[in-house]
Amino acid sequence: MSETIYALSSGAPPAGIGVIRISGSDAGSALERLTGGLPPERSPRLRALRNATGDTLDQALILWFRGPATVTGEDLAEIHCHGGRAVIAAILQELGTYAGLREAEPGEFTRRAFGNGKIDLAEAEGLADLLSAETEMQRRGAMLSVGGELSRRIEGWRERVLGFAAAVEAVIDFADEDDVAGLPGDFHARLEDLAAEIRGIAAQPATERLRDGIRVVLAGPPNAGKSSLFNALLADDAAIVTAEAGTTRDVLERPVAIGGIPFVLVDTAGMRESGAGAIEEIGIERARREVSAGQIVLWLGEEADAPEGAICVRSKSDLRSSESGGLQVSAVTGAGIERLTALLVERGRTALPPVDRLAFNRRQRDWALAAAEGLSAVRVDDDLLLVAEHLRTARRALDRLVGRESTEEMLDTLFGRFCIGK
Ligand SMILES: Nc1nc2c(ncn2[C@@H]2O[C@H](COP(=O)(O)OP(=O)(O)OP(=O)(O)O)[C@@H](O)[C@H]2O)c(=O)[nH]1
Ligand SMILES: [K+]
Ligand SMILES: [Mg+2]
Repeated sequence: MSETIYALSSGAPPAGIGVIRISGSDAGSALERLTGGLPPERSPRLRALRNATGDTLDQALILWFRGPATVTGEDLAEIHCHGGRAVIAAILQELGTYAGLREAEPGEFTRRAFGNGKIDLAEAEGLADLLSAETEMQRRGAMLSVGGELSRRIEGWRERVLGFAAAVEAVIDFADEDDVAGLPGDFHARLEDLAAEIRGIAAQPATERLRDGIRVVLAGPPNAGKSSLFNALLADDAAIVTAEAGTTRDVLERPVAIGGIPFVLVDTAGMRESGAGAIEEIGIERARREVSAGQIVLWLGEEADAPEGAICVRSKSDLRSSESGGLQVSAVTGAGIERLTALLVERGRTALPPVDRLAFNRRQRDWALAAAEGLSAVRVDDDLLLVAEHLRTARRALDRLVGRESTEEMLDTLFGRFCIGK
């Protein structure tokens, strides 16, 4: 029997209300002790919360859900109290004195929901993305996993693979009887259909792109106006700008939504071959790394020096007399900034998984491709035992995809992304 856990599940106090959750076999007795009695199930009640010495801590709305039909799969209590710091601290402190109760770790409620089969891994991963979603697009993308659409699709694939395996087993079992038909004529075509469907989704950009934002790296020689453009795109004075070459040394990054697309703008040290001090040299090395890691590079230098695939931007257009081609922008007058952001949005959209269509994260994609590979490994003239083995490989990969088989380490990483109280 696992311990009963509790935590503040709403945001940081002070706030209008605070929601404290308690999950586990002692949740009911804890609620009873704190409020003087259990309310009817699933029915809110206003009650006084009291500590051991009978002092009233708060008046709160309480809710009681008996497991296993709860989000965590365990007995679950919710206390909707006033959201003041001292109120919440007093209630949490009181709960801490109850035997068998302890404060929850980050993501522990969700981890229990997963452990009790309330959600699968794809849904938990989607939930993590949903909680960190800052743009509408991120929210919609995460909802496809949270709502179980991805899981249902994968479950459908798994059933098809089990169907294929059953057909193979039937032929193997009756192989020595005379009149048993072999595998259906379209057996291999159906395997390939499924493999193609899986590969189609795996071919989309990974959902991490949507979650983390598209990295737009501003690079070029010193004093090119990178930090000024960075600030202009952010509409904030985040980066230091001076007339001195070599002002920016370290990498500076800021998330920003432009046209609903999540970007991370990255300002870097100006690149020069000589004259840079030791600190600047390190900055230049970091700038190089950012340029190769970025999805979009804005190059504010000579076109001939531009990294491959970079967008060449002619900065300080207000100082240039002639129309010297390229994308002209001025951080000072704002000229050309709109054109640049439109271009970023256009490029950004193609680098993201399409909205409202299923997509995998990198972990899911690896297992999906492993499943597709298992299916494609089947040859028409293969021994049936070998076919069965390939199908088992495919099925196991799909199991991993939804977390039917998962390692503790992987779960620690995933649930560590959640906050305490989730
Ligand atoms: N007139 C004008 N001046 C600009 C513009 N953009 C930047 N500057 C000036 O150019 C100088 C260098 O700008 P920064 O933004 O610091 O350039 P940087 O590329 O970040 O420089 P480093 O970090 O040193 O590599 C500053 O004096 C800015 O005020 C612009 O669009 N128009
Ligand atoms: K500068
Ligand atoms: Mg700079």
